[in-house]
Amino acid sequence: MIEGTLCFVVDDDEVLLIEKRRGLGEGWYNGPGGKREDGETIRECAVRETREEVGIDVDTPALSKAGELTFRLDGDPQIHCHVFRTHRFDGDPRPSEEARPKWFAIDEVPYDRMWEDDRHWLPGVLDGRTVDGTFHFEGGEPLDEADFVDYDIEWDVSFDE
Ligand SMILES: COc1nc(N)nc2c1ncn2[C@H]1C[C@H](O)[C@@H](COP(=O)(O)OP(=O)(O)OP(=O)(O)O)O1
Repeated sequence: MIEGTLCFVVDDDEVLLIEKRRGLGEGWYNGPGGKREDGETIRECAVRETREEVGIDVDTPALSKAGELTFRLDGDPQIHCHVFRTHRFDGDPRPSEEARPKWFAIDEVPYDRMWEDDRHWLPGVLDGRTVDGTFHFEGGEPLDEADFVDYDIEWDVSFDE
């Protein structure tokens, strides 16, 4: 299965999101992140994707593992996503070909412009909790045109990395 990351950078009461400019989830907000490349750890993937997409450096040891999410399409696992949260970063976010960054107040996250699964797990993650979830989509590829149908979530889990 493909492995990927999402990295939520929190500064006081705001979170940095990206508006995806191409590919999976184009036009929707998400955290910076993407697919793991051969030879890199999942943390290295989170750091690289955040730097590539919004031009800031997150501190690897300060990344807090906040979740593992499995997205399934028509019963088949598509992507296993490792979610990180951090308060420590260097630089000012800037747009890239892939992403347009924007800070949102944590109580104004635009869930109506995000993947439908996000409203079920992101509020808890932004509240400091950990989550292990599986999210079921149906309707064939591409994933971002399929229907979100169901989910299972376990909260306050611990992860062996
Ligand atoms: C299905 O529901 C999803 N919800 C959320 N919140 N995020 C998702 C969902 N499905 C995929 N994602 C995220 C998590 C992954 O890390 C990224 C993958 O994005 P992408 O395919 O664009 O990965 P990149 O490596 O950045 O893409 P390129 O190959 O274009 O560089 O999507």
